[in-house]
This record gives sequence, structure tokens and C-alpha cells, in this order.
Amino acid sequence: MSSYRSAFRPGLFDGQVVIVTGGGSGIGRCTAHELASLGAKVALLGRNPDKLETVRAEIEGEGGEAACFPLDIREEPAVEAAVAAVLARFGRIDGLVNNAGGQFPAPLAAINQKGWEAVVRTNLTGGFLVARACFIQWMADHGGSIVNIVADMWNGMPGMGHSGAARAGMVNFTETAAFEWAGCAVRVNAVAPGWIASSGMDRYPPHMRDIIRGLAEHVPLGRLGLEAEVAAAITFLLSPAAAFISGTTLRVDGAAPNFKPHWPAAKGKPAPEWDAFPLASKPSVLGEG
Ligand SMILES: CCCCCCC/C=C/C(=O)SCCNC(=O)CCNC(=O)[C@H](O)C(C)(C)COP(=O)(O)OP(=O)(O)OC[C@H]1O[C@@H](n2cnc3c(N)ncnc32)[C@H](O)[C@@H]1OP(=O)(O)O
Ligand SMILES: NC(=O)C1=CN([C@@H]2O[C@H](COP(=O)(O)OP(=O)(O)OC[C@H]3O[C@@H](n4cnc5c(N)ncnc54)[C@H](OP(=O)(O)O)[C@@H]3O)[C@@H](O)[C@H]2O)C=CC1
Repeated sequence: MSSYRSAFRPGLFDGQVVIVTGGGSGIGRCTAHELASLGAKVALLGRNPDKLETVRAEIEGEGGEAACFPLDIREEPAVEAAVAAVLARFGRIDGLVNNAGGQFPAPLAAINQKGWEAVVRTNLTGGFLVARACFIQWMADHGGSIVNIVADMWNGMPGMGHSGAARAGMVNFTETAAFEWAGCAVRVNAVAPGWIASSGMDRYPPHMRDIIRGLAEHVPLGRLGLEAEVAAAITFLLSPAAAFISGTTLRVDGAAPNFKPHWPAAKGKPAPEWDAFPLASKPSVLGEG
């Protein structure tokens, strides 16, 4: 019996198979737990096999079913082989959570071609390759739902120019795929997290720690988001509740892009009303673990 307290009804994804890239940590791990708690069989994709295996064991320890498929999403043959392996193992693919991603912080002038391409391939090309493989190998004939995780980098993001460009590309890919693949009953949406207290926050260098700790002051809701709050948005978009939603990008950001400096954000980092995932990452940079 899963300890995950999903807002969605038990059994919602019974019999379904969902791929979660970047499923070995953070938002991907949390989403994998939520989907498994709702009955989905989860295919965990990521580079580090040990991280994937840990999450697989967690899910199976809670009564769910999962399997690991290590790969680098930037490598087309590996992506095609992993999707084929998911089909060989589970026999179908109903959903894809294109979550793997990340970047290194650097000003534009300090990013060389190799670095630019490493990040663009991670956050744009890789997502395209996984979506395309799922579409060609299964969804074109059987339908499905794809959720691409992007980032709240609207109007540019200093220090994240490579990632912001890739995420903008992924939003546009989402819009085009939603149209091209609609005739095959494939819905394609994106979720744009704002600042989320995930394991990812501990991957930034020490000189950024004070900046990260101060981010909540620029969020109208006065706090960072939870991994489970992103997972819930993803789960909604995968679910039948979103059957007429395709081509959209759902922001999960506490209204951060609406912040204006003449008006204070909510004070005191209010406790979330709903904390679905007791096992969520506790990023040390935020002093929570
Ligand atoms: C304002 C505060 C925070 C705001 C948060 C904004 C919202 C977003 C949040 C998140 O996304 S949380 C997720 C966090 N997780 C990560 O970011 C993952 C960590 N990053 C990585 O794993 C890697 O950077 C990568 C992006 C996946 C790329 O990995 P890869 O193994 O392919 O690359 P590398 O071999 O490490 O480097 C390749 C190449 O890139 C250049 N480069 C790398 N680091 C830097 C740097 N610090 N400055 C400039 N250039 C860099 C360089 O050309 C590297 O090649 P070599 O020189 O090593 O040959
Ligand atoms: N936390 C936040 O505030 C925000 C996060 N996001 C995005 O949400 C997503 C999840 O981030 P989060 O959980 O916070 O951070 P994590 O760093 O914990 O998760 C990123 C995951 O992506 C995987 N990954 C990265 N590159 C590759 C690759 N080339 N091939 C396969 N897997 C890869 C990593 O696995 P491995 O280590 O095995 O490679 C890791 O599990 C990312 O796309 C992130 O950029 C967007 C906005 C804000």
C-alpha cells in the first residue's frame, strides 16, 4: 500500500504504462511514485542506473510496479532501444513524462559551443527524441498522452540562456506535436515548474546558495513549490480529466512571473495545505534536511 497521498482517485491509471525520464530523482521520482500509487506501471529512464534502481525498489516496496531503463536521452539509438525495451517489458505505453533535464549556470559569454549543445541536447533534443520514439513505436497506433517538463524562464533568464532557449523550443515543439499527433489521439502538453524545493536545487554551486534561499521572496505565494505539486499537475494532464487539453503549458510557480517589486510577496513561507509525498527530497541548500 503506497504512502503517497494523491489528490486523484485510487486506480485511476490501473493497467496503464507510463515512462518517466529523469525518474531517479526529484520531480521525476515523485511523479513516478504518484503514478505508481494510482495503479500505473512505471518505466524509469535516466543516466544513473543506481538512482533508478533505488526508486524502483521504493515503488515496489510500496506495492507498485516499476522497471529501469538506463540511457542518455541525447543518444538517438539508445532512446529507440529503451522505448522498444519498455514495450517488450510492459506491452504498451500510455503516457510519457519527458522530465529529464538540467543545466549549469553561466553567463552567455562564458558558454562555449560544447556547453551550449550539451544543455540544448539535454532539454530540447532529448525530449524530442523520446517523444518521437514513443509516438512511432506505439502512440501513433494506440493514442497516448505526453507531458514535457520545461521551466519558468519566460522573458529570458540571466545565467540560464542555453536552458531558456531550449525550454522555449520545447514549448513550441509541444504546440506543433499537439497538432500533428492529434489525429492519432495523442495529447501533448507541457508543465513549467517555477522554483521547486527538489533535489535539483542541491546541484547548483555553493556561491548560489544565498540566491536560492532568497527565491521565495520573489514568489507571490511566498514559498518554493513542492515536488508533489508539480507531480499533481503532470498527473492531471495525463489523466482523463484533461481529455480535451492539448498543446498547452501549465505553469506551476506560485505566480512567480507575475511578481512586481513594488508589492510584497506573501510573508512567512506558509506551510503547504497538502503535503502528498513524505519521502520527497529535502534539499540541504534550503536548510530542510
Ligand atoms: C537562480 C537560481 C536557480 C534557478 C533555478 C531555475 C530553475 C531550474 C531548476 C532546475 O533545472 S533544477 C535541476 C537541476 N539539475 C541540473 O541542473 C542537472 C545538473 N547539470 C548537469 O547534469 C549538466 O550540467 C548537464 C546540463 C546535464 C550537462 O551534462 P554533460 O555531462 O553533458 O556535460 P558536462 O560534461 O558536465 O559539460 C559539457 C560542457 O559544458 C560546458 N560547461 C559545463 N559546466 C560549465 C560551467 N559551469 N560554465 C561554463 N561551461 C560549462 C563545458 O563546455 C563542458 O565541456 P568540458 O569543458 O567539460 O569539456
Ligand atoms: N527544481 C526546480 O526548481 C525546477 C526544475 N525544472 C526541471 O524539472 C526537471 C526535473 O528537475 P529536478 O527534479 O528538480 O532535478 P534533478 O536534477 O533531480 O532531476 C533531473 C533528472 O534528469 C536526469 N537527466 C539529466 N540529464 C539526462 C540525460 N541526458 N539523460 C537521461 N536523464 C537525464 C537526471 O538523471 P541522472 O542524474 O541519472 O542523469 C535527473 O534524475 C528538469 O528538467 C529540471 O530542469 C524546471 C524548473 C524548475
